[in-house]
Amino acid sequence: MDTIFALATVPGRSAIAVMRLSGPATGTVLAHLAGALPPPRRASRRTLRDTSAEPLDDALVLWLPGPASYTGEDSAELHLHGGTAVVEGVGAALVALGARPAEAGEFTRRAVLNGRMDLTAAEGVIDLIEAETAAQARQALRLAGGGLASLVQGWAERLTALLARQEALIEFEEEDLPGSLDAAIESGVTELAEQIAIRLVTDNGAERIRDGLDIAILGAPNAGKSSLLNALVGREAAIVSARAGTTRDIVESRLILAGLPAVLADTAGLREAGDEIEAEGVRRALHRGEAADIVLAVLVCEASPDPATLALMARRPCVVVANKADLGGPVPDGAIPVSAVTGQGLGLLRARLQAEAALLAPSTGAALLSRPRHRAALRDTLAQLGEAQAALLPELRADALREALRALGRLTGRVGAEDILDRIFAEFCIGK
Ligand SMILES: Nc1nc2c(c(=O)[nH]1)N(C=O)[C@@H](CNc1ccc(C(=O)N[C@@H](CCC(=O)O)C(=O)O)cc1)CN2
Ligand SMILES: Nc1nc2c(ncn2[C@@H]2O[C@H](COP(=O)(O)OP(=O)(O)OP(=O)(O)O)[C@@H](O)[C@H]2O)c(=O)[nH]1
Ligand SMILES: [Mg+2]
Repeated sequence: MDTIFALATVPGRSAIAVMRLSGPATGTVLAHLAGALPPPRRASRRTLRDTSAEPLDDALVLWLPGPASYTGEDSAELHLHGGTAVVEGVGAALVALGARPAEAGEFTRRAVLNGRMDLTAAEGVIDLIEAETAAQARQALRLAGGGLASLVQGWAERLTALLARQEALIEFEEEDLPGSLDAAIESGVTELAEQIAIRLVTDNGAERIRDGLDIAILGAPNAGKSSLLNALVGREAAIVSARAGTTRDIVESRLILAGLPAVLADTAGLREAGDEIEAEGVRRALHRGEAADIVLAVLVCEASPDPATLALMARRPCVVVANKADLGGPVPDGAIPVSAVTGQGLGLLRARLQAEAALLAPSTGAALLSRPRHRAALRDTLAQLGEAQAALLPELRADALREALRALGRLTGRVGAEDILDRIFAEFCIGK
């Protein structure tokens, strides 16, 4: 196993730069660099020197011997003075001492390999680093802390026990095993399937919290869609003009709604287009609308909605505004009167969008299934539990239970065949 190092902080001009090391040679590398090994798990100030004893930095050094470290291997941290020259000098010395630069994610990959965390916790670590809102960070921290890992671990243990009973039933059919065994497996499988299914339903907003919401602004040309985008995000993101058909490309801008990140997409006005460029813009607008989590339909106070917007409003979750309220005129039923020019009604619109977002991504405080992979693995597990329930032969039922366990194992990257055998003999004390 190589000994790896990487800058753990952003490169460039900074107060401090943290260099991280991990792998079997960490102790010897650190002893060379710092003169001797400092006491473990304690911040020590040391002069770092290169292989010709030339001083590189006056640093704070942490020696973190495994297996308690983040990676589970001998590790160290060097808190250096920031800046490229010091960092590059220390990097060169580390290479000279036999370490190599780490690949992206390699520390966490090692943590998974060494059983310090499971795959879902590693995903949580990545999500935590990428989180842009408080809700995202909370969800990621729960995942990184093993929230899903321990849930799945519990399910896997129950499943392993059920499989162990099933295996024993097959192997010792001739012997006297309690007649209730089969019924116990049946009810156990049903209960487990119910709990997994419930989790799939209740965690229904986690992916949206992680990925953010897609909101598409749609409406007739000149309705003021681009003006509204600019007003909502507080900058001139899209071109506004009095001419109908100004916007052709989709203009995206980020917005945070009640802790949820959202992308607001301004689109071309919907109409029978004058030229092929505009026609392509309209096609893209409709496509974006069909895929959006929320459609922000922009009508104009005195005008009635165009048919394309009406059709989309019927299909997608929708917030309808009647723009140019400053000009007066009747407001269509159910629409919020707003003015992109005076700012009238924008607070109300924001509140409506937040309410809609909260509906789509309820932050229940316990959502963990934040990736399609999580859902897919649990759906596979459920399908196999269904097979087990339907199986007429004990062998087929055991096969299905084993497949269900594999699906959970794929989720965490953990469960192996060894576990199952251990459980069989531990639970039944058969003796040979
Ligand atoms: N400086 C620093 N800050 C950091 C990290 C880090 O690695 N270094 N982390 C990394 O992502 C996060 C915290 N996660 C951590 C995970 C494990 C250990 C750890 O195992 N430390 C000691 C054991 C401490 C103990 O006595 O319990 C060790 O390595 O021996 C430390 C931090 C965020 N902040
Ligand atoms: N009085 C008034 N004028 C507005 C309002 N919102 C937009 N306008 C004007 O309406 C015209 C069209 O605005 P845009 O934002 O470009 O309209 P759009 O819907 O993006 O138009 P296309 O991109 O062509 O589809 C511009 O002259 C704006 O200044 C409003 O609330 N009140
Ligand atoms: Mg526009």
